[in-house]
Amino acid sequence: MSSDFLRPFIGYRNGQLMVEDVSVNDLARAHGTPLFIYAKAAMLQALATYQRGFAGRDAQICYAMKANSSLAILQTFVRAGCGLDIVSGGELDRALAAGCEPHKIIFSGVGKTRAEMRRALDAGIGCFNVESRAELEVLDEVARSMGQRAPVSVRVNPDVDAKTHPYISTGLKGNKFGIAHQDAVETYLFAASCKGLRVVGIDCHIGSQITEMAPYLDAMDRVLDLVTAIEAAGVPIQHIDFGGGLGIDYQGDTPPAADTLWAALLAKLDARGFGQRKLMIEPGRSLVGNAGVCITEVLYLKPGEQKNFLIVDAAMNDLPRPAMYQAHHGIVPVLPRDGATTTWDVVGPVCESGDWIGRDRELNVAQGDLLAVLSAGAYCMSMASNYNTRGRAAEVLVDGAQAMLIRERESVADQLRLERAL
Ligand SMILES: Cc1ncc(COP(=O)(O)O)c(C=O)c1O
Ligand SMILES: N[C@@H](CCCC[NH3+])C(=O)O
Repeated sequence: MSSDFLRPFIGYRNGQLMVEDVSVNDLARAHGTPLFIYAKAAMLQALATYQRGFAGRDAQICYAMKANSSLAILQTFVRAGCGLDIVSGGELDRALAAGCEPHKIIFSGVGKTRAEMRRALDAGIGCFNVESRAELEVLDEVARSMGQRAPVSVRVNPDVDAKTHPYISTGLKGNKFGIAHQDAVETYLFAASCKGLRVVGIDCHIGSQITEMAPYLDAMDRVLDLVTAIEAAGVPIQHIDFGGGLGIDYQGDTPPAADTLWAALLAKLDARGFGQRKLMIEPGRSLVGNAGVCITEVLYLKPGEQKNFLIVDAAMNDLPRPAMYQAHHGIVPVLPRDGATTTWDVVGPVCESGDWIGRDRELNVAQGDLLAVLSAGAYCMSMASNYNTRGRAAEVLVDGAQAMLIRERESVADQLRLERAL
């Protein structure tokens, strides 16, 4: 039996695309398209690379659930020992529904509401990553009104260039995230003076889809400088949360492996005397991105003078990354055909010129064929919308030879349920 891997646990065997030991063609015929399929083993392997990197250290991996917040995906990581990084009250409820222990939940984001703070304090979450002085003031007030002290980290903005797409770069001065480097000590002194707050850590996240080590190493230096300064000012810092951001291979990208990256970062921590400090990280994409594919059916071939279009049944509402960031996702046939290829733009049925999934792709396909959009595990389903009253896709989790439907296809009735006709 020959196998040809495109991504870990996703590849061709005997002329057809398989996710682990399950035929993609069979799943698409059983559940319809568009269909997201995830390889559980690929997620656990990605997690194991981090776990290996932290062996023997006091470290907590909090999966950034914004990358893919489907319940079964969360359960997979929670059962493997992860905490969760959340950014809304909705994500808090999902995290709890997935069985995450509250103390392993950290709450990030620039715009937490009072109601969300109350709910998170009630649940007993591990840490609030606070992003502004105004937010510290409100959290202090909310916690005091509940007779509590909220555990806080301040997210600092190290002003390093993560060298990624401007929309997903977060650690520069011009970004809305975090507190400016030069304001950090003063902000910590303020937090430490608040009766409703308990300073527990420091937090930093410089961006997403980072494929180089240098920005991380620079950011670590900047954060450690701050820890030194904040502690010299009299505020102890128990943990360092270094965020997420590690990239994946979309199109021949070569990010460092998580354990290689952390070997370098831990060497820096050790060299600077912070090796014993508790660590937290918030990886999202690197845990799920390459564990998922989106299967779509070719509806029509539309050859043209300037462009040939392949119109498929998945669209920007299912796979928003190309439209939003000109992102590249690999596109491969589920049952490859022999013969010559043609250059196609793969586009969806939505009424927008921006509704494209891949441009200038070499494919040999016919109407009714199935295509797999690769690297679709992160920031696809979790960013899906109902534009054009399209129901969100179904999702299947594969574990070895077993496949489980983890989300039913959304119906129009589901969409209309909250609306009131005149
Ligand atoms: C605060 C925070 N933590 C973690 C993440 C996860 O990032 P990634 O999916 O790139 O690992 C993000 C998203 O960029 C974020 O904003
Ligand atoms: N949604 C982005 C990543 C955003 C990261 C969230 N802080 C993407 O698809 O690449």
